[in-house]
Parts: sequence; C-alpha cells; structure tokens
Amino acid sequence: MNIKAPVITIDGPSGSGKGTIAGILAKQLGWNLLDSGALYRLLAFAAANHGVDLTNEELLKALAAHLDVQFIAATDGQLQRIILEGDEVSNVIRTESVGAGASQVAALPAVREALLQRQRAFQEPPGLVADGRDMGTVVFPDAPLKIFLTASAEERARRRYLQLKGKGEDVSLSSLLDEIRARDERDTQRAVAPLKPAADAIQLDSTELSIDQVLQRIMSEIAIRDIAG
Ligand SMILES: Nc1ncnc2c1ncn2[C@@H]1O[C@H](COP(=O)(O)OP(=O)(O)OP(=O)(O)O)[C@@H](O)[C@H]1O
Ligand SMILES: Nc1ccn([C@H]2C[C@H](O)[C@@H](COP(=O)(O)O)O2)c(=O)n1
Repeated sequence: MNIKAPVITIDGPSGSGKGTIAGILAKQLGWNLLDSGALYRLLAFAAANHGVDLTNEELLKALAAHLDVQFIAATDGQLQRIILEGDEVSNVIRTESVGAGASQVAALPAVREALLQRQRAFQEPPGLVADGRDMGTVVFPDAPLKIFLTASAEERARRRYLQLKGKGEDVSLSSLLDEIRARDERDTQRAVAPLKPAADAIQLDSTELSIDQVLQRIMSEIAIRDIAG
C-alpha cells in the first residue's frame, strides 16, 4: 500500500505570515517545505527574462512546464535557496513587482495546471508543510491539517513595510497597502483556484498575534491530530 506523507497546508493572503510560519514549522518538524508562491514568482520572473508577455497563456504554460528550478533546503543559519536556470534568484523574486506579475500569471488556468504535479511532487516522507493560496482547496485537498492564515490589510502592509525597510528599500506604506489590496482582489476574484479557505480549514487571524503565538496555535492543532509522529 502506498501511504502518503502527511501534509500541513497554510493558505492566506499576501503578508499574513504564511511563508514565515511554514518555514519555521518545516524546520521544527524536520519536514519538506513547499513555497508554492515562489513557483508563480519564478514563472513571472522567467517570463520577463525570456520576453514572454504575462498574458500569453500558451507560452507561459510551456515555460511553466519546463522551468529549470532547484530548491535547496534551508540549513542551520541559511534560508532555503532558489536557483533558476543556474542563477540564484532567492531575493530578486521577492519584490512587490514580481509578486504582482506572479498574481497575474497565476490567474491563467493552463499555468496552474502545468504547475500542479510539480507541487504535488513535494509530498515526500516524513511530511510536507505547503504554503500558498490553494494548497488546502486544490493541491492537497486530503491534508490532515489546513490552516487559513489572515490579518487585516493594514497590518499586512505594516509588516511588509518593516520587512522591506529592514532590507534598506525605499518604500511607502500607503503604496504597499494599495498593492496588497490590489493583489487580494486579483487572488480572491479569479475564476480558477481563487484564494479562499477550504471548508475544513482552521481560520487564524494573526492581526493581534505574534509569530510565536501563531506557531503555538498550529502546534496545538498538530498535537490534537497526532500527525507528526
Ligand atoms: N504574526 C506576525 N506578527 C508580526 N509580524 C509577522 C507575523 N507573521 C509574519 N510577520 C512578518 O511579516 C512579514 C511578511 O510575512 P511573510 O513573508 O511570511 O508573509 P506571506 O504571507 O508569506 O506573504 P507572501 O504571500 O506575499 O509571500 C515578514 O517580515 C514576517 O516576519
Ligand atoms: N498557491 C498559490 C501561491 C501563489 N499564488 C499567486 C498569487 C500570489 O499573489 C502570487 C505570489 O505569491 P506569494 O509568494 O506572495 O505567496 O502567486 C497562487 O495563485 N497560488
């Protein structure tokens, strides 16, 4: 019998803390990590490099199917690294403009279909923590624990502002809030795999919670379900 590795899905809007929480959880559990947003970001970034228009669904589908990408797992003191066509792109794909491009290509059904199996291939023992927009609804509908992590748009913009300022970027809080609202609108209103909680997801509003408090809540749900051995 083929017993599949357990999956914990963490979905939610941009800046809610999914990536941060997923990374820490995967490390604590010793599980694999899928940052599915990175795949859409990589596609938007590769499209720009290859001169492919972000509305050209056929070419984007082909590019998605053949993306030459490597995820190098985090080690002590080093975050996960992402290599695209031989070049390290871990940081350059994190800008708001690549995020906006990712949100645009992610609305195309052929692109989502082309990336589906690539995402499911991350489900390897001993387990997987997967973050994104449709992890619990489409990619891993049988996951034993699904979290839908939210925070107010203002708090998410504030977090992003602090994050980017910390990297020395010149950003404005009001334009970040506008970008977050525009991305929420596109991600929730698209026809295919829109951002929404799975029917069996636990909804967690982190507006007033620290990273540690969010982690504790999720750890207690893991313990209740006894899914981490
Ligand atoms: N509960 C929290 N309290 C305060 N800051 C937080 C919290 N969760 C995450 N952060 C911070 O908010 C910023 C955005 O978090 P993160 O990148 O994990 O969000 P995300 O949901 O993965 O966003 P995206 O979908 O755009 O990649 C980071 O600087 C992170 O440290
Ligand atoms: N499962 C996913 C993950 C991401 N996307 C799209 C929508 C986002 O705006 C964009 C970038 O994601 P992020 O890195 O900010 O989490 O990619 C999606 O549609 N489905």
